[in-house]
Amino acid sequence: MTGLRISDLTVTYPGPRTGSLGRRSQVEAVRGVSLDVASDEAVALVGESGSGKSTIARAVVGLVAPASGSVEFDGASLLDPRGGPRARRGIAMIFQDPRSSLNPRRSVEASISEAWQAQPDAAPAGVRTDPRRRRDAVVELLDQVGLDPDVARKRPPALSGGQCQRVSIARALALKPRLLICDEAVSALDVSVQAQVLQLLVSIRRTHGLSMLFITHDLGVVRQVADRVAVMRRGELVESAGVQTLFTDPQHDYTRELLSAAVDLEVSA
Ligand SMILES: Nc1ncnc2c1ncn2[C@@H]1O[C@H](COP(=O)(O)OP(=O)(O)OP(=O)(O)O)[C@@H](O)[C@H]1O
Repeated sequence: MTGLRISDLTVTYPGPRTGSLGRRSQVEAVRGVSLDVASDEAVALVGESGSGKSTIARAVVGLVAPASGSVEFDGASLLDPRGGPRARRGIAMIFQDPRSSLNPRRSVEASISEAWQAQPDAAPAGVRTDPRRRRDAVVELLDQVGLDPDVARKRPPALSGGQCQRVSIARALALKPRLLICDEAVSALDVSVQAQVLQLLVSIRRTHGLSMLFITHDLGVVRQVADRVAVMRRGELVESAGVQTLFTDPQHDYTRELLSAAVDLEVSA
């Protein structure tokens, strides 16, 4: 299939030492999860804190090695030590805190263009050798995320949180991904800025024909961006359905709890 296919994924972390021998226990952060994100599809992964959402993303981008299961992208295994890194080139990820994912001492231009040093396949012609072409290509990406050309010269401390997240999105786009993973990509931003950045992601998805995996605890985000929702609880996937179906006819008790907690929050806000 084209797109992302996660099958029966289990990921464990070393836990605290236990017993008189001080053996390390294992924390099963993700247990037997299967999830597809078809090409062009936007899937939201929701669930309470600690339910394993970010661990799934980390396994997809190779930041943690699963204990078992398989992860394929466009039919190629991402877990294969030889082919995996190459197959993963079609995937980019944006994190929660844009400031900590950008180097504060490097200009925006340097941060974006280093993506092309790491992945020459994604580099537009000439950008690695011709400074003017590099600047033009960076400015073009900044334009796509709604930032002015003069941002290229600035460093992250001179930018707002929303601008930094736009830079992170531009840097992700520089890699010409087919799948963008957004791990709580707006939750660290002010509410008004959250809406603008979400809107940007929705429009980028449309213009670039990307598939997206949105990790979020915010069901409001889900409504805005996703076609389908997968609900995680304590490391397991408990329900997966189209957005409309999930909101109107949730099947699992835990999904109903999540939805009613979100309604309570809206009412008390
Ligand atoms: N590096 C690690 N070492 C040990 N345990 C970890 C590590 N990272 C995560 N965990 C544990 O794995 C489980 C799943 O964590 P994970 O971050 O994937 O959940 P999450 O749903 O993304 O939560 P949050 O929304 O708070 O980020 C949690 O019990 C967490 O404490």
